[in-house]
Amino acid sequence: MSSISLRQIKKSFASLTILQSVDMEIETGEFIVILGPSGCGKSTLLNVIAGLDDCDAGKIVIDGKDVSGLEPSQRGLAMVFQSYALFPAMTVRRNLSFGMEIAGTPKQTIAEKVAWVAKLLQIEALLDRKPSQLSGGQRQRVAIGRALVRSSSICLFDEPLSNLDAKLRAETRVELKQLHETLRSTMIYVTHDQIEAMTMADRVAVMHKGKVEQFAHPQLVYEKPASLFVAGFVGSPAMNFLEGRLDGNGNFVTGQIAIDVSLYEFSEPPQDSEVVLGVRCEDIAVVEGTAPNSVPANLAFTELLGADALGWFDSFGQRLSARLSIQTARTVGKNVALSFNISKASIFSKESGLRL
Ligand SMILES: Nc1ncnc2c1ncn2[C@@H]1O[C@H](COP(=O)(O)OP(=O)(O)OP(=O)(O)O)[C@@H](O)[C@H]1O
Repeated sequence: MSSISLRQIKKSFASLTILQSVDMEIETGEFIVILGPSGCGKSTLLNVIAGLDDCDAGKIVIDGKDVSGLEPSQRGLAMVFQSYALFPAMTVRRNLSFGMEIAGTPKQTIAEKVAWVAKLLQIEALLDRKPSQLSGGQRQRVAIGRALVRSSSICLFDEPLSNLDAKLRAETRVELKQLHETLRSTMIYVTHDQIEAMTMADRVAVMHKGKVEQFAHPQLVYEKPASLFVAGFVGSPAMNFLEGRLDGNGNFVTGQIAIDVSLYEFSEPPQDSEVVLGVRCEDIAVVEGTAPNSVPANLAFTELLGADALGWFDSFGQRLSARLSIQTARTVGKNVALSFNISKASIFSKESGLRL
């Protein structure tokens, strides 16, 4: 068992509020990714969970036990940092075994655990090297190994892949996910990389200015973002936004154009009429001439992406991206109309920024 419950966690540094009031219920064995832009408080939240920072208010409960007042070493967590934090003068073997030696673990057990983790992470051939004789990716595995030999049922990761090049990052991402599937320990992983979040997480907590704006399965975060911030942060390219108003007759009106949004499932009847319509680039189609539920648009440029392409259009002073087949990208005219798949769209209140 290794569930974690964060209850109204607040944290300030001097007069600066970093965590506003974070609540999260994490189940045993989940892979949770905390995602957000630089400075939103991700690392602070992780440090508070680990006990490296105290919170000003709130509780951290692990398996039903309040650990808020406990030292990091008493919380039974393992942590992997971005900097790896390996001991430079020690061999890989010693880096792995050191914590167990300090804890007085019997020699035989230490040897077995080092052998187990070295095999698991495929670093057996590196055991007698020093960290300076390893590549970034190898160091990172040793850092993960050092966390794993502690046999903690909870493992915290703070941007562990950010020092790796793109290819190694993609490979290690897959390995980490497989490792999680093997070990089924509870993992909390901090990153500002949305691809890591989308590919690894059972659930993603999207943070903005010290608050969790959405905590859900990555696909739900992508398809039904809870706020304009989440919609703009998750997905590449960012979701398209059109400002307009609801006319009360099932239409979204922008410029002189009315778009029928009666198919849209509002969570409750909307009170706000000033809204933002959000549409992903794959839910916009280029149509010939004028079509119902479409806006006139001018092609600004196209980007070829290999398998497909992105068309960038201007419509009522707003820049919109649409995913195009290579064939369409080659033949698309300058003046077109763009039609929106409203059943996949999002509508946000302009005032609160929240999904309606
Ligand atoms: N010990 C500290 N004293 C004062 N301010 C701090 C301290 N630690 C963090 N901060 C501030 O708290 C804010 C949140 O920092 P934090 O490291 O949690 O952000 P983050 O989301 O992890 O960002 P990044 O992705 O850049 O690491 C930042 O504005 C940072 O400058």
